[in-house]
Amino acid sequence: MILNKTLTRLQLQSKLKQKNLFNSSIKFKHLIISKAMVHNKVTIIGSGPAAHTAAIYLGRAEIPPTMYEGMMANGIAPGGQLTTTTEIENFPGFPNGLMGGELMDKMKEQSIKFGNNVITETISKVDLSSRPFKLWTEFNEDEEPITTDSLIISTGASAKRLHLPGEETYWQQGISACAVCDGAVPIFRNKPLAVIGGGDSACEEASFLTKYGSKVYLIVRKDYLRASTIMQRRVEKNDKIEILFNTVPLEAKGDGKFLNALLVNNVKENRQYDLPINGLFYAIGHKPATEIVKGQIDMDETGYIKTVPGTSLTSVPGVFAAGDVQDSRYRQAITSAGSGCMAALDAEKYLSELYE
Ligand SMILES: Cc1cc2nc3c(=O)[nH]c(=O)nc-3n(C[C@H](O)[C@H](O)[C@H](O)COP(=O)(O)OP(=O)(O)OC[C@H]3O[C@@H](n4cnc5c(N)ncnc54)[C@H](O)[C@@H]3O)c2cc1C
Repeated sequence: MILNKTLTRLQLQSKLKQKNLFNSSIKFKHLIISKAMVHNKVTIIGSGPAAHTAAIYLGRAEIPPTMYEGMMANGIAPGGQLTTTTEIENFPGFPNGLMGGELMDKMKEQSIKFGNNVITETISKVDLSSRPFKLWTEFNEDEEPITTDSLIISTGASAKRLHLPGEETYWQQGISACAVCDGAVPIFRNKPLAVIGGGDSACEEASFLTKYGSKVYLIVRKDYLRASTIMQRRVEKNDKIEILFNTVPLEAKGDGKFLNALLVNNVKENRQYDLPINGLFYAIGHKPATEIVKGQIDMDETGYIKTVPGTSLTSVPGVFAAGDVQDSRYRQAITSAGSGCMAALDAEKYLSELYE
């Protein structure tokens, strides 16, 4: 809200006073007011486990960041992907599990406790070509930029979906995009399951799901698998996996509450039929949220930000990446949180050298 318009220094000060921001020394510490600009030492883009963990570490190191948590950025609410799911059973510290949204509320509460300045806006434009880095929020692209000495990008990724008829009804009621996250839940135990995709991830997820399901169908559009030879052999050897080549999904069906079948079409025989399944897992790839830094930072061929192995350092000194936006492999809340910690420590070191 502070940044909705280009403000004079006095207007900005008065707005900050109205919002009681001047009363909090911890928040004021990282706001340096120049003519009409807001400057941060550290800015975090994103609001998932990576972002809030980074903010907790930075706050405790007395460099409380400003976090742009997004306003339904990429269709995901503040709090990130975990807000789109139900129970989380694999985040340490919660032996009885908890809802994804609740976990993110707790992380946010904890980061705010240490001075995280959370702004519910989406960053739509970034300029990393000169220092300080420049950022603009959505709908304010023609206004004065926010400037920052360092930047943590933790904008996450989203699983690609097929948007089949019935998908909305049975999303998280039988349909998932994460076998590791959801495979073990009771509704899938000893039930027929299906994985859609023909690459390494699909083969890996199908193999993983055989621990829980009575049978796993691997639904492949083409008449071959794209996966590496070793992964192909693994699924071919597994008695619980049946590969359905030349098959495309058409509709998710169920009793209104849970998924119980998938209408598929064998495109070679032009034959449609209901495949009785209780779980459907998409393994057709993820899209990292990296549009805003495209062309300004090194990325791999699928758009994930490249980091120096074992660190959060990107190709631009002072810019750090954490969470799913730089991790096409593990994609878990705990690994995202871990890399958020790394980004905070890396940013802290960078800033201490900058201000030496
Ligand atoms: C349905 C589902 C179930 C899952 N279940 C589990 C589970 O049980 N256990 C587990 O460990 N993991 C689970 N995961 C994976 C886990 O959610 C992710 O690994 C984790 O959330 C990634 O965290 P992140 O910090 O990288 O960011 P994300 O959670 O991806 O959040 C990124 C946030 O940044 C915001 N953002 C993006 N662009 C911008 C921008 N330009 N400006 C401002 N904000 C922006 C987005 O709106 C989003 O809110 C699940 C994922 C899904 C989809």
